[in-house]
Amino acid sequence: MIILSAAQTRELDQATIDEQHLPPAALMERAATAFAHWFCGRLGPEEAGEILVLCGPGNNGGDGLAIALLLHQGNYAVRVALLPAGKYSADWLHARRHLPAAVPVAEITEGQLPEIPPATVVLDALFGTGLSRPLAGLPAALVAHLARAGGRVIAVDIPSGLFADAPQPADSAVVRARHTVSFGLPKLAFLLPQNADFVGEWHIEDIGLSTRFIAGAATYWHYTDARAVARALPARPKFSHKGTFGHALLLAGSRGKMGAAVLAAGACLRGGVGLLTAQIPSLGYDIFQISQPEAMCRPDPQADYLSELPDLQPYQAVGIGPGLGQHAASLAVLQQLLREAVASQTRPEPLPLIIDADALNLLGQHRELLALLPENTVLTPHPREFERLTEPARDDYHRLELLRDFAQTHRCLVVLKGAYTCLATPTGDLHFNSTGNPGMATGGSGDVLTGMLLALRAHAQLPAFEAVRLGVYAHGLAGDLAAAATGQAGLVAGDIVRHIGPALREHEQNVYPEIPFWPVRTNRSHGPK
Ligand SMILES: NC(=O)C1=CN([C@@H]2O[C@H](COP(=O)(O)OP(=O)(O)OC[C@H]3O[C@@H](n4cnc5c(N)ncnc54)[C@H](OP(=O)(O)O)[C@@H]3O)[C@@H](O)[C@H]2O)[C@@H](O)CC1
Ligand SMILES: Nc1ncnc2c1ncn2[C@@H]1O[C@H](COP(=O)(O)OP(=O)(O)O)[C@@H](O)[C@H]1O
Ligand SMILES: [K+]
Repeated sequence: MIILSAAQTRELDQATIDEQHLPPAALMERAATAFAHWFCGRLGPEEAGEILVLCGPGNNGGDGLAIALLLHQGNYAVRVALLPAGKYSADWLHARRHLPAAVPVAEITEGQLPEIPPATVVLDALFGTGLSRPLAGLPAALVAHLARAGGRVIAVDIPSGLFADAPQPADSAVVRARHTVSFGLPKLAFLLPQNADFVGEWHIEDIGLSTRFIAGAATYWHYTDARAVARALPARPKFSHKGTFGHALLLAGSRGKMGAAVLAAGACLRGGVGLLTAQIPSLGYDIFQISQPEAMCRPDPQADYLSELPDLQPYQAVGIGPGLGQHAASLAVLQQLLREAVASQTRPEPLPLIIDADALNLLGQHRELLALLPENTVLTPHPREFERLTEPARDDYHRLELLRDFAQTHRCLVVLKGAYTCLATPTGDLHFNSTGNPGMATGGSGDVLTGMLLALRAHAQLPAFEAVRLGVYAHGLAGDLAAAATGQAGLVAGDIVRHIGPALREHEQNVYPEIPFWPVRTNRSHGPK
């Protein structure tokens, strides 16, 4: 899926109307029908009680009026409050004409804000993607009134006052919705933590927008859903052997943080790697060998931290960072790794690297090393680690700019972790992930991701971007499967590891395409007599 700007959304609207030869207001009616379908499926007339629809002067308000009509026809008790304006959109006027007199309509004024008893269901159809400036005056007073009233707010398309694709001033008025029901494609604003209190849970309803326009639209915002990674994992050929799926090297662990190495190793094994060797501080040798018998282990000469880089020749990918610590000797290991991973006569492509956790912090302290990053190196920072590599971000939108710029400048793949983990590519694309849940906000979840990415980068048949996009998606999916089994509160990182297999299985290619074994007879006369 892609994400469009507010301006592109308007173009998409128009392209759909032109391409499908739609009569006036047809798209608005589709949007209203989709919204009503979503709403009525969740809340019956009894449970809903009296519904207040707040309508602005544009097509968002038109949606609100058309929704009011549908809910009235469905026996819901609906009343409408209109925000007065100098001009109304054509679709608004159409919907207003069709609203029966039986639906009470009041005009909002400063002195007469609508009455909103607590727990009233309020549909916010004041402003949508046509918002041209922050709310002020009467609309802002109405939003404040709504917040005080404590209604159950559901936003139509987008909470009013929120820009679809850009930040609004810190103290500007924005509706706080429990649910946002949007049309066609997700909006960038939905994916950013700073907007969580406005957007609530969001839902996308299909309204048959032009697929041709969407396919050709120029945007660098993408949303990784199940379709984007369907069949992304190549089937394992019948005569494959452990060498076929790569030999990965994990550099991880320090005193007190051996668990990070154990989790990353477990995730790498479950991620389908052929062979895994872990170089760990020698104090962790027994712990590691006992907990990960499938992996090989090279104890470092140092007991408490890593101090030595093994010969890289046998390996197809290297992961460094989980539980590493920031000892000077480990910094030297990282430096040597970056120097040796570059393409050479014996290795035409740079060695795939995954850099995480303390290895990122070391890079942040020695930014001169960024110039050594081999092309397509994968960095997996959480927001604080990312800012140590760049600069503090003013807000979530600025952080995305920094992220995009960083990935392009250093020609690497940056996985900015969070609720909608964002993968930035050297081409300047940003791919937001759709899987995962707050149960994964628990120590060690990131180490699991590093292990999975290590396995997928060691896989010879997966190009760098596809491997990382699949890894991020499947990591979230494994977290979702784990949460379904244990609940979110009880979820620990090891549960994610245990669900990697089922998560990847959903995206494995079929070994044999699904075709019948024998020709299907279409002409009965050729069949047996
Ligand atoms: N593509 C789709 O998926 C579909 C989209 N549809 C729906 O259309 C919606 C977009 O409609 P829209 O373009 O008419 O804009 P909308 O947000 O209603 O408001 C514009 C009006 O508000 C005004 N205004 C703006 N800011 C203001 C402010 N701060 N304070 C005061 N006034 C302000 C602005 O005035 P102006 O900026 O000209 O001064 C103008 O009059 C979209 O969100 C969805 O619900 C569906 O019907 C069909 C499928
Ligand atoms: N609220 C959330 N929703 C979805 N995924 C989450 C959420 N919180 C954390 N995660 C995921 O869990 C992982 C946490 O990584 P990280 O912060 O590095 O943890 P740790 O350092 O403890 O291993 C990331 O992949 C992140 O995307
Ligand atoms: K709205």
